[in-house]
Amino acid sequence: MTEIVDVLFKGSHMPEYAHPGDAGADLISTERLVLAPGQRALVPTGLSIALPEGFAAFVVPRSGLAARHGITVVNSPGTVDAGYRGEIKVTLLNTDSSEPYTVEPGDRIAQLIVMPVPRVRFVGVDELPESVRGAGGFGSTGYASAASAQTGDTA
Ligand SMILES: O=c1ccn([C@H]2C[C@H](O)[C@@H](COP(=O)(O)OP(=O)(O)OP(=O)(O)O)O2)c(=O)[nH]1
Ligand SMILES: [Mg+2]
Repeated sequence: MTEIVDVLFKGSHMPEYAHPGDAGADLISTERLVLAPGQRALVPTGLSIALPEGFAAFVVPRSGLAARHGITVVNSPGTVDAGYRGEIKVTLLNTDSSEPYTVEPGDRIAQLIVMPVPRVRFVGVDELPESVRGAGGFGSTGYASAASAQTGDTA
């Protein structure tokens, strides 16, 4: 699918895709702040958007910050509703147990993924249709290899 969707934005910094084909456009911080180990903060991005109806945007962590510094987004994926016109903010969390992390104005702190979201109608029923998975979840297939999952061996 190559259709381009226009997303109107307000703010001094346009969210940018680092490469063609990237899913996430980087969000920047407009503030300087220091996150102590284990501390979280609601970080302003200076960005407001108007998504078309039928779309949502999701605020997700950057893998480099996560892997190198333990910086993540508390409510990942943060959900930006199509009707939201306020400033997009990022709930950054420093998961590192010893190192503080400093965010400078202009730093790319998270990324925004715009996705189509279908409008659904919830239809109440007495019985749901059967499926192969059924009610199995929460590790019902085991944690190790697929082969050991079949034997029920989760060691
Ligand atoms: O990471 C996020 C998540 C949300 N929002 C904004 C856009 C979204 O449309 C609005 C509300 O988000 P959500 O529905 O997740 O929060 P809530 O706690 O349910 O608040 P509300 O009662 O306003 O819906 O806050 C952000 O800026 N960043
Ligand atoms: Mg809500």
